[in-house]
Amino acid sequence: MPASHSPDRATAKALRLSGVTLDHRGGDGRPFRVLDIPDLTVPSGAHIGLRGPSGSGKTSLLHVIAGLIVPSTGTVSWGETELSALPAASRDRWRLETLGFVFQDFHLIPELDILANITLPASFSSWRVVRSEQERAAAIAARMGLVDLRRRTGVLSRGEQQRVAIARAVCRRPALILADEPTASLDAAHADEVGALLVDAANEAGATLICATHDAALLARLERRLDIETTSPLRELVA
Ligand SMILES: Nc1ncnc2c1ncn2[C@@H]1O[C@H](COP(=O)(O)OP(=O)(O)OP(=O)(O)O)[C@@H](O)[C@H]1O
Repeated sequence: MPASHSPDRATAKALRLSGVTLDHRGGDGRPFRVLDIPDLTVPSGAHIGLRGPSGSGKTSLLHVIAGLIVPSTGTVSWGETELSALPAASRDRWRLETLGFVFQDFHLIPELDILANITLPASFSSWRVVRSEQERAAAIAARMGLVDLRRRTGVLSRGEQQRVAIARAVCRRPALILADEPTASLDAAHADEVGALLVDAANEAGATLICATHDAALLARLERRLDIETTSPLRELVA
């Protein structure tokens, strides 16, 4: 079995998208362009707020960066590594070692408890989750206001599930954190706390953080904002 992954070793690198387009097919089978990003560089360790109306392509962009969707054209690079050219298994490994992703619909396993969901990525790279990973998961859960770690996530409220999803994404101190509407299911007080925690977690790890969000308080915590425009059919990311 592989040695236990040491997330402390991951370091943020520059993220570069070049000539990236993404086309989807509409109901009539005809392609339409969702993303058109001639050139975008996100410096290592930057904190970016990604804004745009519903349907403008925010989720699509995060999934392209994560390598969960292969773009129609163009390249996505992390440092010297061209992610979009890697075979699927290598991209999976890169994700495991480098990325924390807060999915819009959380992607939790409802039958597993809070602790098991938070330590799930650790369980993929080691035959058992070591005590230090469990302690870190418990500490981050406590900071998220999640107290009973033995509760199955299937019975949690949406807000609680969202906090578990965020705890899972930041627990291993990934070098890149992508968060899709990470505060959307939270009340204002929790949103503020969790937004601060997300930014703190990125700072502590020196991680690059990209949040798709409409949350003004969270946007205010992020140093730079990117807008996805929808005024023309060809959508461009404007720095
Ligand atoms: N697999 C797919 N097949 C066809 N169209 C898709 C697919 N995935 C996304 N789309 C379309 O691409 C466009 C962008 O979707 P996306 O989810 O990226 O937007 P978004 O800005 O994240 O929206 P929201 O803020 O509502 O979550 C939408 O018109 C959506 O319907």
